[in-house]
Amino acid sequence: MSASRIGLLLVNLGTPQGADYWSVRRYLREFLSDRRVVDLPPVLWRPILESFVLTFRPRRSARAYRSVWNEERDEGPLKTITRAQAEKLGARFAERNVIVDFAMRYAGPSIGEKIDALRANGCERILMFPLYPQYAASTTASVVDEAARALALLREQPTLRIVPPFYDDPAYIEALAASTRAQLAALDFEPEILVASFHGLPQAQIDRGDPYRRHCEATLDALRSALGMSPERLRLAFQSRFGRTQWTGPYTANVLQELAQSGVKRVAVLTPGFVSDCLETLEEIGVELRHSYLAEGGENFARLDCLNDSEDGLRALETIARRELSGWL
Ligand SMILES: C=CC1=C(C)c2cc3[nH]c(cc4nc(cc5[nH]c(cc1n2)c(C)c5CCC(=O)O)C(CCC(=O)O)=C4C)c(C)c3C=C
Ligand SMILES: [Fe+2]
Ligand SMILES: [Fe+2]
Repeated sequence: MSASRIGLLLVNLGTPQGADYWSVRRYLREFLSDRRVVDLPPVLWRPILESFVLTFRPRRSARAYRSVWNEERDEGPLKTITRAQAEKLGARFAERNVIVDFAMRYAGPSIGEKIDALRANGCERILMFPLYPQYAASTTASVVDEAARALALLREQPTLRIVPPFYDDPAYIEALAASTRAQLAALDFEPEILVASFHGLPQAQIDRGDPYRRHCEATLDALRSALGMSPERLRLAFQSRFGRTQWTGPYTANVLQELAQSGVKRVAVLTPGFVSDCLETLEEIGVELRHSYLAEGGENFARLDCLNDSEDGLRALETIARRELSGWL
């Protein structure tokens, strides 16, 4: 249609620049100062964040990051995987006028700098692709807010489109089902129960109308149908609770504990709320929860990978992106 270029910008959460105390602290300060994430009045939250959270949390998180850090590239796995997804997605566009890149909401590379770079490369249109299948104000809306802040600085703005949540998109569900089937077939044991563990959200945000939980349930319903599994066999759970308030449940740690205590010996955990493996999947599930489940009497524990830069995953991302590019290519 137009001779100008099109930018396709994958956006993920972001990860600290280093796995040391100060890098993690800087990252957590930026992340947890986002009012989309912690929506308490700043007069209440600031003092707690500065005095309590940023004193103790970075030490614990830095230790967790070190256990999964990509030493070769000196970066978090989320960044390595998101970059690989952008590179492989770029290779799938034979159209020479499409440029694929990635940005991170926190700790960089920032959405603003990537929008500037795409414009400098001649992109008058940008399709932004938040890599969150389920919408949450704390993730999806925060990405959109940040893009709007970047555009607010420009006289000549690019035209912006945003990929909608894809929690029940057949392309996403088919990829998840294929990837789950293949990974289960490769295990040396057969899990009695599978747990689908999504990142949690404070219950108060859901009560105020965030559709996140509904989206997670829809993903899981569709995945159960695709795999022919019952709600008993493929369970819903939420991980990564943060702080002392009530988060939406059941908590993954409790579900696994109850399974172990009721004599279930073999489980697999999948994470269909993440498109790219990260601290929460690799460390919290792959290290912490594996350890507790085995300590509580479980015998076999498998963590299934996210779609990452797999063929199944890239096909889904391409299908979803191409649909949103219609009329632009
Ligand atoms: C997948 C969707 C995510 C939602 C929804 C989400 C909400 C949310 N998260 C926190 C607090 C933390 N999350 C942290 C890490 C983290 N969170 C997501 C995704 C979602 N978060 C990802 C992909 C990651 C991993 C980042 C990485 O570097 O690999 C962390 C930092 C790590 C730690 O200290 O545990 C915090 C803190 C809140 C409060 C929230 C909703 C209100
Ligand atoms: Fe999070
Ligand atoms: Fe966590």
